[in-house]
Amino acid sequence: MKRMKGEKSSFSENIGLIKRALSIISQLSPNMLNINLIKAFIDALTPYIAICLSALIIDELAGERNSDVLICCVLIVISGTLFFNILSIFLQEKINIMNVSFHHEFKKFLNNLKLKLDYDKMEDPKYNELHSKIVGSMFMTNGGITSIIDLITSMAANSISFITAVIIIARVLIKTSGKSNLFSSFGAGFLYTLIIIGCIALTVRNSRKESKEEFGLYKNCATNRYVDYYHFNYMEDDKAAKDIRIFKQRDLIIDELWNKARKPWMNILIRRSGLTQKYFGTNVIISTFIGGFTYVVIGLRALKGYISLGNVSQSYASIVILISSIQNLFVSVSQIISNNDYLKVLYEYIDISKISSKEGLIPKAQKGWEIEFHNVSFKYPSADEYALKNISFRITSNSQTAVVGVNGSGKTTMIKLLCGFYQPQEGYITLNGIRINNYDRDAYLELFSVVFQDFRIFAFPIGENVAASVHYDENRVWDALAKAGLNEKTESLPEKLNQYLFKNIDAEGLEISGGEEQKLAIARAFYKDAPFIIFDEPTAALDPIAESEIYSKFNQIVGTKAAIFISHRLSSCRFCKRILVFDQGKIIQCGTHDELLQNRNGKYYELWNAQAQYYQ
Ligand SMILES: Nc1ncnc2c1ncn2[C@@H]1O[C@H](COP(=O)(O)OP(=O)(O)OP(=O)(O)O)[C@@H](O)[C@H]1O
Repeated sequence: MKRMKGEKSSFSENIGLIKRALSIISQLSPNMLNINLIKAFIDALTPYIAICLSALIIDELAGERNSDVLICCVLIVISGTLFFNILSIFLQEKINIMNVSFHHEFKKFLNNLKLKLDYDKMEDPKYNELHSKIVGSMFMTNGGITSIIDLITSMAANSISFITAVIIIARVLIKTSGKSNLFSSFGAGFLYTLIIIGCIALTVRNSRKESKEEFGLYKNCATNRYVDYYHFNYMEDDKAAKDIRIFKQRDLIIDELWNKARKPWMNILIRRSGLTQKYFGTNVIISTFIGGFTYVVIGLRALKGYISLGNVSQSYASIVILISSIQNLFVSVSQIISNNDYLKVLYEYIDISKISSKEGLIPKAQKGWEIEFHNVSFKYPSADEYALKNISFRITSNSQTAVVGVNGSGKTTMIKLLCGFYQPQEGYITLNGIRINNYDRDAYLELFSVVFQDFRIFAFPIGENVAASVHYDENRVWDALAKAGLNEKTESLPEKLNQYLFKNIDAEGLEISGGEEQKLAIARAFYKDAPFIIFDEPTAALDPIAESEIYSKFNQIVGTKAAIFISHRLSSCRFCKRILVFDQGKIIQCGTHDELLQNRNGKYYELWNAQAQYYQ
């Protein structure tokens, strides 16, 4: 039966959650847990060199005072402690480097998951919030995958301390068996144990309360963090800088965002810090009380002669370590269980990505390619109105289709469905007669070269931008640049294909114009050389000469591919053998330019004349 949200997990479920986290950690940083455990082992045992030998030293001083034995003991204490402390520092340095690299790998892991997500899920605020919560847990709280190593290490260290303390105490008891010793009075020992158990229970209860309250804060922080991240990115975006200046948005952003994003976020940090102070403060008082109380108990028993002088410090240290290790062990177990709440958020995100990365058939050409829309209707998840209504059409290899229509008529939405980014609510789409859902998603996407309106050019070298790879075929890149009309400009640059763009990465990076960016995006589409080439407003930023150059050789460039052009410049569509006219999510007309113009009451005629009148 499915467990309801908020219900407690069983022991085996908790173990399963932890095991899954460990497998992710070992995948991202194979030696991280081992090195942490070795360090924990060393740190836990090092104090016992002094504890064990100090008893010998004091007893020797109080007894025979053999200088050889004393020197030998002191040397062992100093050299042993020094050696293990140096080893511990060395391992800590390694751990620090591993932590940085782990953070990097984990972010990469999250980014990969995000890239695997279905496109529609990427737009959904719920999944952005999940992502934000996971990243938030790395920086804001003590929870999540990054805490699990610390918690396991702490459990291991405390277990070692516990076992060692028990051995030492047992040794003292065996040595003093038959005589009076630390625990000879049953009543006092029992009372002491009860008080200590009470203190431990109080610490564990505090830790549970702190974890619970912190998780409550964390759950609320994600939304604030999301807003915060979004807006501060906007503030840092070079492209936004122009708008901010022209429209005097600075005050608006600072005032509004300070109140809506930054302030709640700061409040959460302050409340979290308050939580730490409250619970940490109480636990420090409890630990101090345990230490003082134990000292008094041991001191009184030493005064009565129940334990030797040498055993006072050894007994005290062992008992305090025993108590603190039991206390920390319980706290770690409680924290590791609380930490599972954070892990569940991470696993929810991973599982969504797993569902998203769909495997299936590999598309195969059958004398070419054919995609068909069968009565497709589609509504965006957040919308009330249908963006596409009962659309049917077919695109085949060796065909050029233009798509025209007023803003918001559904042209880009149709392309997004064609690429499989969204699923239609009604109807279906087929590739070579098979529904596109049955194909392997990545292999299906390989079929498309699309230049979207909101394409992105990276601050990387020109060659890498075109090939979308660090390794590329230079001849093919030059060929793609020539088709897009950007080869001469690239030739004139000293670094040519290695020329970095923009100044984000390389201070000598080249700033290019909007039209040149568009040419680069077009070159990228040509380089991919996919069987379907789709241009959504491909030449909006191009000058008339560049545009006419591209169109004049278009037939030759696209060859036998299936080409789709979305354009508001109807003159650019004339060369297409078929034009689809979209209006309010429907295809209302279909034909050649000449055919469509003959219908004087048609939308195409209206759109054509609206543009043509300015050229007459
Ligand atoms: N991600 C989205 N979520 C919700 N609604 C959307 C989304 N994208 C587009 N829409 C809506 O769907 C409708 C069709 O949009 P679409 O982008 O397909 O139009 P278009 O014909 O390409 O417009 P344009 O010519 O301006 O590019 C519009 O009403 C738009 O507001």
